[in-house]
Formats: sequence, C-alpha cells, structure tokens
Amino acid sequence: MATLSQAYKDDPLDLQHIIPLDFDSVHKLPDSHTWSDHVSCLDSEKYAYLKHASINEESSVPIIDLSAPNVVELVGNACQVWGMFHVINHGVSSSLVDDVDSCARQLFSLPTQQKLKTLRAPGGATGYGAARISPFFSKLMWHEGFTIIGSAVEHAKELWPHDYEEFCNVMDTYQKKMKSLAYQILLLILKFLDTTQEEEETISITSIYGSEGALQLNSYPCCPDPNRAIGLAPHTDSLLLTILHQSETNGLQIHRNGVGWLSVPPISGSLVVNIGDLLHIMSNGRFPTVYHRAVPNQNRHRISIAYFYGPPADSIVGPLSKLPFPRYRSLTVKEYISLKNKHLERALSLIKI
Ligand SMILES: O=C(O)CCC(=O)C(=O)O
Ligand SMILES: [Fe+2]
Repeated sequence: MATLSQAYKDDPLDLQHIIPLDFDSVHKLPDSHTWSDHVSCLDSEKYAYLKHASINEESSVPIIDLSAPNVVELVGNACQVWGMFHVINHGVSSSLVDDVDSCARQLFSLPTQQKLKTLRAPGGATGYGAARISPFFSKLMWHEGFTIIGSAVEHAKELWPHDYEEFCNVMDTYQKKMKSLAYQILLLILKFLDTTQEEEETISITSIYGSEGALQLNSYPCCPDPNRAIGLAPHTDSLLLTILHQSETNGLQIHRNGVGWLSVPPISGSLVVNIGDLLHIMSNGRFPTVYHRAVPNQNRHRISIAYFYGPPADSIVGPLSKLPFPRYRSLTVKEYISLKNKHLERALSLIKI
C-alpha cells in the first residue's frame, strides 16, 4: 500500500531548497531572501478558479461553533464562500494545544547544528527543512519547518537523545486528536454536499482506517525587514483539509479576488480549517481551494502547527458522482501529489476535463 511519504520519493529536492537559513546568524535580510514586493508573487489569471468565491456579505473568515444545531449549513456555506473558517468548541483541549506549541518552540530554539541532524532527505517527507514549495520560487522563505508523519521517535532521538519521549507523546496525542476532528468536519462537509450513501460509506471507511495525515510545525523567526520577506509563499494545500493552530502572532493571509491579501488573525481557543485541493476536486469546484501565505514579523517569533488530512495515497479521488458535469478527472492521491510536486498550482488545471 502506497503511503504519503512514498509520494515524495520520485521528486527529490536539491539541498539548497531543503536547508533553511541559519536565522540566528543573520541580522540583515540577505539578498537570497529579499522578495521585491509581497503582492508581485500573485498571478491572478492563474487563480481564476477562485473567482466564484466573491466577497460581499461578510468581510472576515467566519467563526463556527461546532456544537451549533445548524453546523452542517454553517460549515457548508463557509466552505463555499471562503474555503476557510475558524472552529470553536472543537473538543481539543487548550492545554494540549499549548503543549504542542511549546514543544515546537523548544525544537526550533535548538542550535542549528542540532536541528540539521534531522534534515529532511532529498526525497523524504519528514524532518527538519525549508518549505516543500521552495523550488518554485527564485527567492527563499523566512521559514523553517519540521514535518511529522506518524511517529516522530527517530528524529526526536536525534534531537534529545535522553529526553525525547515527551515530544513524541505530545505529537502523537495531537495527531490523533487532529485526525478525529478532521474526520468529524469531513462528515459535516459530506452531508452538505450531495454524497451518495455508498460514497459516504467508502469515504468514511477509508478515512477511519486508512487515512493519513501529516503534522507540519512551522517557525517564522523575527525578521529584520518583514515587508520585503515572505514567511511561506502563496500556495494552496494539497490534501482534503488542513487544521491550523497559530500562536498569538498575526501572519496568515488569504487571497480574495477583488480584495487582495486579507489577514486571518489568530483567535484564542480557535483552530483554522481550510479546504485543500482534493476537496476542491471532490466538490467539483464548488469549494474553492484556499490560496494563502504567511508573512513574517519583526519582533515576534511566530509558530504555527498545520495538520494536513487526506485519504490514503492509493485511494482514488474525483468529483462526487451526484455532482453534474465533472470538471476534473479522477486520480489517485499519490498521482495528484506527484503532479503538485512538479507543477505546483498548475496541477489542478492539468486534470481539468
Ligand atoms: O503559518 C501559517 O499560518 C500557514 C501555514 C501553512 O500554510 C502551511 O503549513 O501549509
Ligand atoms: Fe498552507
């Protein structure tokens, strides 16, 4: 059975796109990390598929109480209009979120040489490294990340040879919580979309038994010239949906047609959910996949924790059968990830019917 990690093996990266800058040693924005202008990295023509997500009645990302009686409608509408929403009453304790946040901070505050012991392999998916989308941009990002798929024990032993258990336990517990929350949200979405009983069962079974998620710890160190740097360049997430925790510092932005970049400030106790490419495909384009980026901050070291939720790498994804006039062909998750690794946002247009 193919796994998410295997989906990355065929497209190895160069080390210059894996090794992050040694942020402790620089006090001035290097040319390699100077983006002339934040907005210039958007080619709006290419993202025309987002255009039905017009902004009028609301001006900020909705906040949804998962215990609301009309939660299906609230989630469905938010997916259609925004492709993104905050969730509250999500059942993940604030102490667990705080623990994940502080473990991530501990990791990123280790000396660079220590972090590099867990450097992601060129064709690998897990470990310490720069953003996977780095090769698509001529400038580098003000960001370092650490990816976990399943157990973090091997890497954690490198980082803390005698004291790795707490990190592993926290990450395991958080991944389990994220997986069940993502599944709960997926079921709400499937209820909203016109899903056949059979499809709902198949998706539910694969989601429970076979689904794979990845946990991405993101670190955006204090940046000497934040207006000319990018934390994470504009992108869409590839899988079904992403659940994001952001520390108290602003940084996440989404692109809205006719509006431009809109900040999505953290709300204490909430998690941000966004639609990824696979759910955009499954909804036959009804839900926009969210084009977003992160910007760095001058005085605050920002941490965010993203959980990417997707079906098993072998499973086939395509527009749900009750949705008329499929706009995308069906393909395996592994095939889609491979297209995305090669073509980034153009991957979606390559599978258009
Ligand atoms: O740091 C953030 O707010 C965004 C992170 C993100 O987009 C990602 O990890 O894919
Ligand atoms: Fe993202």
